[in-house]
Amino acid sequence: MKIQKLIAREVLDSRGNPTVEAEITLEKGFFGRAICPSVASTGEKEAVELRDGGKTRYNGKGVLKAVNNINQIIAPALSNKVFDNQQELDNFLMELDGTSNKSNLGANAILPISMAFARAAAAFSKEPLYRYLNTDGKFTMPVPCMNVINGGAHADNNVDFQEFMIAPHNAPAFYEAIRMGEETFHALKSILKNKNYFTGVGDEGGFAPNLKSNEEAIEVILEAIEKAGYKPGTDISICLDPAASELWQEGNYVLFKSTQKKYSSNQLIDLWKSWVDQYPIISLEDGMAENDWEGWQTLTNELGSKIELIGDDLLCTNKRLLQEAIDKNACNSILIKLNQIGTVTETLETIALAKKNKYSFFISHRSGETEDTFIADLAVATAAGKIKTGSGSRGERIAKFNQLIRIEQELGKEAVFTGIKAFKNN
Ligand SMILES: C=C(OP(=O)(O)O)C(=O)O
Ligand SMILES: [Mg+2]
Repeated sequence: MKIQKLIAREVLDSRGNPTVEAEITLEKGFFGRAICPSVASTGEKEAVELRDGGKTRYNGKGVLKAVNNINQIIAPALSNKVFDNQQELDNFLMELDGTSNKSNLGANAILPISMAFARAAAAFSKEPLYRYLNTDGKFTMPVPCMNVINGGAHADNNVDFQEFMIAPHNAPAFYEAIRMGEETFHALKSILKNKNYFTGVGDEGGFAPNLKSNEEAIEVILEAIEKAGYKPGTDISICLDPAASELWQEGNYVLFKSTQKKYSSNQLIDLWKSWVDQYPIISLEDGMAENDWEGWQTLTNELGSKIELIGDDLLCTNKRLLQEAIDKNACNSILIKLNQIGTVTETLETIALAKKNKYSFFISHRSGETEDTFIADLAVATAAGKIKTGSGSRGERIAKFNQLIRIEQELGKEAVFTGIKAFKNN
C-alpha cells in the first residue's frame, strides 16, 4: 500500500479544546481519516501529547506543533513509501520519532496517522475496520459500561470519585443492553430531579449533581436501575473508576472535593472492600494511585478473586508496565486507551499480552473525545467484551454506541454478546 498523501489539521474535541485530525490517501484513492482523543488528567507514564504552550491560542492548549510535525516532517518522510501492513507503518513512525514516549513528534501526531492508515488499509482490503483489526475471526459485542454520574476531574461538583458506571449485562444483544442503560439513565434523571438535584451533565455525559456523600451516587443509581424495571446485580451491575491518582497527596488519599478526609492506602482498600460487600460492583478501575504499587498488590490480594481490578493510570496501555503488573500480581485487568501508548500496533500488542496472561481488558474513550468511532470497531475486533464510552447525552459518546449498533446489525449471527462473562471472576 503506497502512501500518496498525508495531511493534518487542528480540529476540536468535546471540551472545545483543539486536537489533531489526520487524513491518509493511498494509491488508487483509498482513504482514511482519524482524530486523536485528548486528555484532562494524564497518567504520568502516558505517551506525550504535544501542546503548544504560550498564552494566546487556546490558552496554550493549541496543537499546531503536532500538526506541523505531521505536515512538515512525517508527510514528506511517508510520501510514496510502501507499507504492507499496520506494523510496518507504525514501526516506521516510531523510528522517525526516536524516543520511548513519542515526545519528539508527539503521540497526538503519531496516533491519528496510525488510525487513519488502519482505515485506509481496511478500505484497500475492502473490509470494515473491525475485520481489518481482527486477528482470529472472533467478534464480540461489548457490554456498554455507561458513566452515569461524573465526578472528580470530570465535573464541577462535590463528588470525589470520577466515574460511576452502569453495566447492563443481562441482555441478548448490544442494542438491547444500550436500551436498558438509557432507560436507567432517564430514570436517574427523574430521581435526581425529584430530589432537587442538578441534572446538567459532566464531561462524559453522565449527571454531575452535588450529593450528600460519594455513597449516595451509588444509591441513586441502584434506585434508578429498579425504577427502570431491572434488578441490580442480576441485570445491571456497577463499575467504578475513582481515578485514585487524582486523590493522592504525600502518601495518602484525600477526598479533596467533599470532606477533605484522608485515607491511608489500607484505609482506602477497606473502603473498597466495604463497598464491594454492600453494592453490586463488578469492576474497580484505578482503585489505587499510579505509583502506589504496594497498595495495588494489597488490593489485588484482598479483592482480586471477587471483582475485576483495572489498571488505567497504573499501566497506560503499555506492555512493559502490564508485564510488571503481571509479575507483581498488582491488578487483574487493563484499560486500553490508544493515545496512552500512541500506535494501533502497540495497542494490539498490549491486548495480546493481556489475553495471553488471562487478564481481561477494557476498551476506553478519553474524557476529551470527538466524533471518531475507532474504539467501537476496536472493541468488536479484539473481543474485549466491554467498552466505556460515556453515557446518554453527548454526541461524541453516542457516536460510538451508534457505530456499535451498526456493526451488530452488519455482523448478524457472527456477533456474540457475552454479557457478564466478559468480566473477570464471572
Ligand atoms: C477516561 C478517563 O479519563 P481521562 O481521559 O481524563 O484520562 C479515565 O480516567 O478512565
Ligand atoms: Mg480511568
